[in-house]
Parts: sequence; C-alpha cells; structure tokens
Amino acid sequence: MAGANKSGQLQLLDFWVSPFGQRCRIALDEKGLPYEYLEQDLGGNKSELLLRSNPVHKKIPVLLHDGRPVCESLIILHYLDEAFPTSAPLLPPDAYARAQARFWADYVDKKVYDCGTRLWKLKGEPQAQARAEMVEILRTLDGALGDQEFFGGGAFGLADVALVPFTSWFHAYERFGGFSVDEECPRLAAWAKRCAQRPSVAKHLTPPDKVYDFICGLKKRFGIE
Ligand SMILES: N[C@@H](CCC(=O)N[C@@H](CS)C(=O)NCC(=O)O)C(=O)O
Repeated sequence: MAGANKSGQLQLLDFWVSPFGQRCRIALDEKGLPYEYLEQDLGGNKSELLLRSNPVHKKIPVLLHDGRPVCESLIILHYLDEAFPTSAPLLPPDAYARAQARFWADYVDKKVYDCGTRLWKLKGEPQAQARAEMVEILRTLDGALGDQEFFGGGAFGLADVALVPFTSWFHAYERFGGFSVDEECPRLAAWAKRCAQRPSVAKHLTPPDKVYDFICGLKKRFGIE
C-alpha cells in the first residue's frame, strides 16, 4: 500500500504550493519515509478527511500516521523525529544545539510568511514597511547562518527545513518588494543554492515562477492590483 512501511502507514494532506506542506515533504524524504500524498482543495471545498483530521484550524499540512492526525508543520517535523528516531535526525543530540534550532525554526514561523503576505497584499507606506521588515528578517537569518554550511552547522536540520520552502517564495518577495536577496543577504542566497542541491529539496520546492503566478492569481481573486 502506498505510504506503508514497517513503521506504519504515512499519509500527508497537503497543497502543492504550501511552504508548510513542503517542509513535511522534505523531512519525509530526508528520513527516507514513504508516504501517500493527498492533495487538498483549499478553495472553499475542503475534504471531509481534512475537516475531520484538523477540526481546529482546518488547514494543511496534516500527517496521518496509521490514521492518527498530527497537525502544524513544525509539530509534524518534531513528531517525525520522535517517531522515527533512527532515520536522519533533524534535531542534533546536544540539548543546547536543539534549543538553537528550535529558536530559528520558530523565528521563521513567526516572521516570514506573515511579512511576505503583507508585501504582496498591501500598497504604499504599509507595503514599504513590510519591505523594510522583510529585508531585516532576511538579514537577521543571514547573520544567524553566518559562515556555517547550514543552520544546523554541518548538518541540514530543523531550521533549514523550516526555512528552505520559502526560498521559492523569495523571487515573489523580491518582485513585490523591489529588493534582491543576493545583494542584501549573500550568505543566505548561497545557503539557498546549497540546499537546492539536496534531492529532497530539489524534488519538492515549487519553481519560483509558479509561486509568483500563484500569488498573482490570489491578488486577482482578492481584487488587489
Ligand atoms: N501554522 C500552520 C500554517 C498552515 C497553513 O497556513 N496552511 C494553509 C496553506 S499554506 C491552509 O491550509 N490554508 C487554508 C485555510 O486557511 O483555510 C503550519 O505550520 O502548518
């Protein structure tokens, strides 16, 4: 059966362009865990399975492990690490390093998507504020990365998985914000290119032009020109 392995059946309720869903797909591949991908309709016709599996937020991604739902992408990443501890851990063994990884994953969660949405939704001064904030967020991440290969040091880990799906949204953020990640944050730009060479990332990142077209479609739907 698709998604079944000796540790049980894994299914992922997801939506193709979602950075949160991509986190889960990348983590599942990093860990070599087979799963069944279940694309969801989020446009006003949510499936019974999604509503039953995530009755609180009614959002993707949801991981079903032998039919039991786990919601919220970062919680799913932690769950995968705990449920499948022997396969490619996302979190390092050292407690302090684990806390650092969680801090940056949480920072990404609190900052990037929300600011990115303001960038494409707003106009004038509020949009200029979102642009300044996004550059600040990306510079902060560039500083946290420093000269390390990955946020997890030498290993691709939790914070990398949390942030990397947004690299395919950078192109749209750059176009709506009128800035360049390469120029503002060269270390982060180089990190994104390094990550893109990983099979798990290359396979699951949505091409940047498709993300841009998707956002343009949303703008049209919301009547934002
Ligand atoms: N904090 C959640 C965010 C998930 C989320 O925003 N999912 C969006 C798709 S990108 C969704 O399902 N939207 C449907 C809706 O809001 O009705 C996570 O990390 O999983």
